[in-house]
Amino acid sequence: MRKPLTLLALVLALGGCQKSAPDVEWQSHSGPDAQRYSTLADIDRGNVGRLGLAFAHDLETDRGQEATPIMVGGVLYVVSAYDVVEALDARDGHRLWRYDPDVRAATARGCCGPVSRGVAVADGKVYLGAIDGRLIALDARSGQVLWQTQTVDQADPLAVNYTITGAPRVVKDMVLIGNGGAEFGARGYVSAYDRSSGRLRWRFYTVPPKPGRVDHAASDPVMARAAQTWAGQWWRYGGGGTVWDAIEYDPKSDLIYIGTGNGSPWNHGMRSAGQGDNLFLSSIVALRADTGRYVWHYQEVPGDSWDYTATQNMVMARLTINGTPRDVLMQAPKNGYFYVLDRRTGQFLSGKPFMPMNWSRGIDPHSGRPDIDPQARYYQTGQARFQFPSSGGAHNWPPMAFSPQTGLVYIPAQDVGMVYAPANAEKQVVGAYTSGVAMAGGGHMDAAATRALYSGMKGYLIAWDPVAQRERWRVKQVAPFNGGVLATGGHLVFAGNTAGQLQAFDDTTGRVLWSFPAQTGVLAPPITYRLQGTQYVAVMAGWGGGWPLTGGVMALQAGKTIGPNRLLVFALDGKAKLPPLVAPSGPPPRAIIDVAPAINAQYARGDGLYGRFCLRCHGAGAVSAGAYPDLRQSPLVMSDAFPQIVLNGALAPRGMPSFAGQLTRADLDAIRIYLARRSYEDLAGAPQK
Ligand SMILES: O=C(O)c1cc(C(=O)O)c2c(n1)C(=O)C(=O)c1cc(C(=O)O)[nH]c1-2
Ligand SMILES: [Ca+2]
Repeated sequence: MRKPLTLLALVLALGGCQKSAPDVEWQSHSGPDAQRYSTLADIDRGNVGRLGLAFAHDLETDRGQEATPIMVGGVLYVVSAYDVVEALDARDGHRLWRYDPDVRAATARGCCGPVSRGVAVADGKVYLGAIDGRLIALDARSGQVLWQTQTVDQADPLAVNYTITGAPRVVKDMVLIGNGGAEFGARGYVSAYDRSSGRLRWRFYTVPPKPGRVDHAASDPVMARAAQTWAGQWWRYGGGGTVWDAIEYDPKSDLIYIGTGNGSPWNHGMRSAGQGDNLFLSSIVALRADTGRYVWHYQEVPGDSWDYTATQNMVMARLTINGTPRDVLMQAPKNGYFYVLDRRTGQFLSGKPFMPMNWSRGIDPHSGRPDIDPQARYYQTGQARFQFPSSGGAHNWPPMAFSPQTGLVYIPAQDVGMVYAPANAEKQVVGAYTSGVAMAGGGHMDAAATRALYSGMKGYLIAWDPVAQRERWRVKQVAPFNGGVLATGGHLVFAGNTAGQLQAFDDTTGRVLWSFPAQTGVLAPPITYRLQGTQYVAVMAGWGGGWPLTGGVMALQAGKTIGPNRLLVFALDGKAKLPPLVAPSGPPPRAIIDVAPAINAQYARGDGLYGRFCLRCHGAGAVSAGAYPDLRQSPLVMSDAFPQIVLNGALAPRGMPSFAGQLTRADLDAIRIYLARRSYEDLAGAPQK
């Protein structure tokens, strides 16, 4: 018996030499059970210190990266700002093809920059949601367009307000996509398209139609029930409930879960006469996969008025709660509660604050309904209120991850408040930010107050025990708004931060085991894969999106956050180097105006207009985070070119839209006065360093 055994051992050993460990792909946006967890453990706590850059791929834009790369068949599929898709060899970053949907002129739309959270890949096709509302199927080998379809009804008077920033999801033989736009005026929905033909299969609206109207391809009987929770003339504003990020599928129950967004406008008084829960805003809704029919819902924020979206990523797991194993769905949305639901029935199991809050005083354990502090209802009190969390959320889109090994959820959380001041009479202007809330720092707050507010903001990576509903550890970050998370079988948690690092943490203690200077803030979630025996970790690096764009002051506080946008890929003993970061040189920021312009009614008007039309790219208080020009120093503001740019679209090909029809010449003059004053106070008035 000895001889054959030895032979067998030899054969096995030889085989081991030739064959490396099997390839492991990253096939879908959030991975199995949407956990953003990989069993790969070649990189672990013991050797992560040897992790080095394997290769980097320069992206064409510096407008912010939010995408989860997909790795299938040895090819990385990435999408960068302006929805440019690239297919790269996953071993060395060598480019196979590039597809540009040419959306630069359309990117005025949207609250948060021309970002994309990813593509989906299946059956030799790459699916892309473009910011202008198109869903596009590409040939995965060549990048050629196979089909495309406009997901936004162009006859809708609000059509221009809709965007797509989220990643499409492949479910069965369909591809699903939602959209964004509830800061402008939009009615949320999710649509399922036939993967081979691009034909619409079903559509589920999250908000009932104007009474009397019948929706094309969508007549779910539940809409009649939803309509009873609305009042006023919500359809004029769209109502909100946009499905701009989380969509997950559970093969076990054959249900699709969508997370729905805030009310549009935020102000419940304007939107729904201050009455009703407004189903299905700020909710998790379960739909039957094949039909899109309503199955259950759980509303996190009845009558939302604070941009408290429930679109943040959802994670599925089997947890033992009070001795009973349960299939749960977990979410840590903007509103600051960590939720655990039974994912078959939607039953509320538990909800506890993971960050400080003062909008709600708890959740009724039986109904799952939050007790909302009456002081939070600014549209009723007429008072400005400093509230936690802010509209940026205690957790925003950078995804959390769950490790089945530790049973912990890792959340990029933030402790940030904001002032909600009612603007009850705000008019709906198509293409303009319409929230019914005065935008703090737009101005409505002077630069010093804005700075004070930002300096109190804190960001963390927290490890949360979803069964005990309590925090296990936290790591303090330099500033809020940090990167999405990946957990691995190597007992590691990977996440980027605003201060420009990608880091690896011990999943049990939170100890930082490895850190890489990415030369830019990292918000996108990392992925990992194994190819030809090597485990890689990949991340899209590039600061952008809603928070950084508006929070220019905070960007400066966090340090060097804006830098070259790249795909960064790491492996053990990787030896590649990034070129040294060239510090921006040249003269210090200069004021466009060095004499004090008067503060008068024009200033206040310009302040308000700036808040609705300019702030979302050029920054709160006109302090730019760097990706877009700082208007306090742009000589163009005072030149004759200004109306050409703002009203005639002279810079549209570079991403600066035309505001013709929304702003008048007189409006431009008011905006100039606002900018001149900001320029004088912040730059000319400040002592030069
Ligand atoms: O209500 C909406 O339709 C909507 C859409 C989006 C989006 O599509 O990016 C964001 C938000 N809301 C939002 O509230 C928010 O905080 C946000 C941050 C970001 C981002 O990319 O950084 N997008 C969005
Ligand atoms: Ca929103």
